Amino acid sequence: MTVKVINQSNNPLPQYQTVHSAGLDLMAFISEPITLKPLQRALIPTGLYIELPPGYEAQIRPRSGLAFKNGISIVNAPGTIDADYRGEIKVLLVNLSDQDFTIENGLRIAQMIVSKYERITWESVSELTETERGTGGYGSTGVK
Ligand SMILES: O=c1ccn([C@H]2C[C@H](O)[C@@H](COP(=O)(O)OP(=O)(O)OP(=O)(O)O)O2)c(=O)[nH]1
Ligand SMILES: [Mg+2]
Repeated sequence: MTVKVINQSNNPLPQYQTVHSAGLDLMAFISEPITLKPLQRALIPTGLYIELPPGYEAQIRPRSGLAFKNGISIVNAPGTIDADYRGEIKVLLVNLSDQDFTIENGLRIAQMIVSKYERITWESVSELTETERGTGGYGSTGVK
């Protein structure tokens, strides 16, 4: 599937890093480095504008390497890019470590996964079909 994209950044288009990678790595598009103090968050621009076909969304997810090594995550993970959104893709990073973290232009800050979604219509009813699970949840099946 091809997706229309406008790249207003000075970085290359996001790429899949291996043949079967699900995510395209998104790069920060910033004129000056941004330093996140512990627990600080910032909306980081990418310079990218996309046009997803109806029925598709894009999810903005953290990168595990940045998360493990530097405590960098995404506040609203996974972020949702709607098919009708025409604005710039931005990434809401947060520094969950106890040390400053500096983001430079071109740093791969997140990954974007394009997925199909369903839209529903409601059927209002007074009872739901019975199941073995019923209302059990939150550990109802035990730990081991
Ligand atoms: O990480 C994100 C999340 C969202 N968006 C853009 C694309 C998305 O289509 C739009 C709205 O996102 P969302 O629905 O999550 O935010 P909202 O707070 O509900 O805003 P709105 O009232 O505009 O829907 O913002 C991003 O660029 N990055
Ligand atoms: Mg919304």
